[in-house]
Amino acid sequence: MGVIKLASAFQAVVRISQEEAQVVDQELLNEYQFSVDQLMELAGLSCAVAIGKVYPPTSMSRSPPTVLVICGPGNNGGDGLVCARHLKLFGYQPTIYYPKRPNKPLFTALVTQCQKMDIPFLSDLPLEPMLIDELCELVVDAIFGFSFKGDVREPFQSILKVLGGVTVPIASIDIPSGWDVEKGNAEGLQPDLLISLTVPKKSAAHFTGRYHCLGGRFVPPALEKKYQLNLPSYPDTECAYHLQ
Ligand SMILES: NC(=O)C1=CN([C@@H]2O[C@H](COP(=O)(O)OP(=O)(O)OC[C@H]3O[C@@H](n4cnc5c(N)ncnc54)[C@H](O)[C@@H]3O)[C@@H](O)[C@H]2O)[C@@H](O)CC1
Ligand SMILES: [K+]
Repeated sequence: MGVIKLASAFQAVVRISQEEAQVVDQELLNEYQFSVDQLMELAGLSCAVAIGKVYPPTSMSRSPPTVLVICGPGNNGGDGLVCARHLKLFGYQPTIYYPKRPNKPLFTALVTQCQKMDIPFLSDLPLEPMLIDELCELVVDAIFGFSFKGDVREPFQSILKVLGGVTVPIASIDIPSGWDVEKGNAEGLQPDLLISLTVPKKSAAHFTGRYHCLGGRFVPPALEKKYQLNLPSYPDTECAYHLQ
């Protein structure tokens, strides 16, 4: 596999393409021998930490603060499940909506862990944005990540339509769901917080929300150097870096 030359390598923040994100991911798994579970745990933890920094429980109106985590059918959804579990440990009250669950041990285990921590799973999503505003103070969008392609298929098209009308802030994990990984989507979801994982993707250039964090502090220095990722220096032991 050749080294990818990143066009933006000399900018302060490197943003990578969909293909580059998949290459880095595969290299972490194959060459560096990380397991998906390991990376997902660190990614999901960093999302919960970023949320804790941006929306600390003391700044929310309810105690405990209510968070709706919507999980998609791939690993982005898995990050959402891990994030929900850590949010619960951080003093939030998460509820999960997980309409399309892969039948794989990794995901069934993550669901069991959440259930055993008394995190409820919704069987249906309210169809009125107003009802979601009443249900929670924050929505975590863990529907699609860097493998999303093409037009959104059901049931996620309807879900994203409802989310388009909510007024509570949305925190998107890795990519705002429904956005083209590189070009974004001007008519799509406009999250308040974007938590880019590993390295921001090209679409992050179109993010107009208030907060942009970087999570997934697991990139070995040799891998960072090989792809000239130019990652920011996370302070101390932090696992979420405030980019903006
Ligand atoms: N190495 C990394 O960078 C890591 C990535 N992780 C997460 O993994 C994500 C990527 O995960 P995956 O590759 O599983 O992919 P995604 O979670 O982005 O989505 C893939 C799923 O979405 C479905 N899908 C794709 N396009 C669709 C469309 N138009 N309509 C409806 N469904 C569609 C696919 O059928 C598949 O089930 C990242 O964004 C990140 O959140 C972390 O879990 C761990 C570390
Ligand atoms: K997402």
